[in-house]
Amino acid sequence: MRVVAKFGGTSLGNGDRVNRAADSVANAVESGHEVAIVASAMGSTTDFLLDAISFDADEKDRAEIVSMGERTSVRMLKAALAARGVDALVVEPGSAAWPVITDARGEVDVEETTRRAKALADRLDGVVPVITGFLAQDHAGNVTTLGRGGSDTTAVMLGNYMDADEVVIVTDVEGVMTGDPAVVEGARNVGQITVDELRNLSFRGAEVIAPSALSYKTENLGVRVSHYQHGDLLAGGTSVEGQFENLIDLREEPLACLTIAGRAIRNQPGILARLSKALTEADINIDAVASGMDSITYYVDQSLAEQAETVLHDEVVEEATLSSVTVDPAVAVIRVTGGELPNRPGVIRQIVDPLADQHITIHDLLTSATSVAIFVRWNDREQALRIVQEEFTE
Ligand SMILES: Nc1ncnc2c1ncn2[C@@H]1O[C@H](COP(=O)(O)OP(=O)(O)O)[C@@H](O)[C@H]1O
Ligand SMILES: N[C@@H](CC(=O)OP(=O)(O)O)C(=O)O
Repeated sequence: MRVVAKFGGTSLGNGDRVNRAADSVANAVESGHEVAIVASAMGSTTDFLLDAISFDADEKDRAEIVSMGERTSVRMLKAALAARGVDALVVEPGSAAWPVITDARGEVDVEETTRRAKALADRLDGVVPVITGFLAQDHAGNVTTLGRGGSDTTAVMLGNYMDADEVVIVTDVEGVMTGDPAVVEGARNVGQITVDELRNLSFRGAEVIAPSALSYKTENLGVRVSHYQHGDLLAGGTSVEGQFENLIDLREEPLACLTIAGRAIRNQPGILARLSKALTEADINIDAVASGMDSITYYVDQSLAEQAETVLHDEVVEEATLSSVTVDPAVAVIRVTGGELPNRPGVIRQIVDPLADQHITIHDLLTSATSVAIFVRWNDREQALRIVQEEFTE
């Protein structure tokens, strides 16, 4: 089996942990597996280095300084492996075998990185490359980075480009847990989780895998999160299932938009819960909801519009804060899901500008952790879909 093992800062936090990491790699090599290591900076070294830059430093100098964290880790691991008789090779920016190249925009040059990663994969027989995570190199040879938490991206990306069977993210928790074990008591390992579920979690703060890493997950590439104390690289933890997909989806049936107006609704606890409960009890599914200071808007299937209006009207009559409900029928929704969309600067403009150029009115626009939902008039849906597809299909 071909495995990319990523050791996070937590799993390399001290000498004892470096020894454990080296033991687990040595065991896997001993069992006949091909292993490539991706290493983060030990413990909180990256934070320490960044905090110490208390002066004006340009991007180039900052990247050089911060790279020392990962450059130290790979040397530690390489030496610890050598002590166990494992032939290891430090791979860092500047090395002949260095794989991760960024382009002029600072994004991964997929073609060049794939080519180099495949060349590195060809050398795995008998030697363990110990690769600095998080770091990259531009075409001029300067050190660049993939952004905070970027070692996960290095690992899953290289796992993908090196045709690995599995990427193991070694960290200080048993896997992806039901909640952050550092905060909640009784958190337990979820065992399995889909890429979609995990990307919703990771975009909203669960640090266990950086969200940008997940876009490199394919169906055939196993990704597992495991505790450094486990010892066995090839078992345990949480497995991440499925593959990452960018989806552009037009809802097949029209929606109705129900708006409830009132006074300072946002400052009134329980109104949203009350209205949503009334719809739920009437078995009306809520497709989307948007709330503002003086209004709440529900999108429901158009076939249920009259029923929903009656239900909401009953609540309006009973609740003094609310004044009226109105229905706007024949709304279409197009959802763009995937990657770091809502976090990408300019993404809303990329949607709004071409629609405005074609005089398509945007009824509403809702963003969530990983998707953007665009509501337009039902009659505009085909044209709007074509425009959005053109924008987001490479
Ligand atoms: N749902 C969750 N499951 C597991 N860990 C979580 C979750 N949410 C947050 N975490 C936190 O993520 C941390 C691991 O991420 P991180 O500190 O980035 O590790 P590493 O240095 O190994 O990359 C854990 O120590 C844990 O506190
Ligand atoms: N050392 C880098 C990259 C990284 O991914 O770290 P970790 O795997 O410890 O989250 C950082 O702190 O951002």
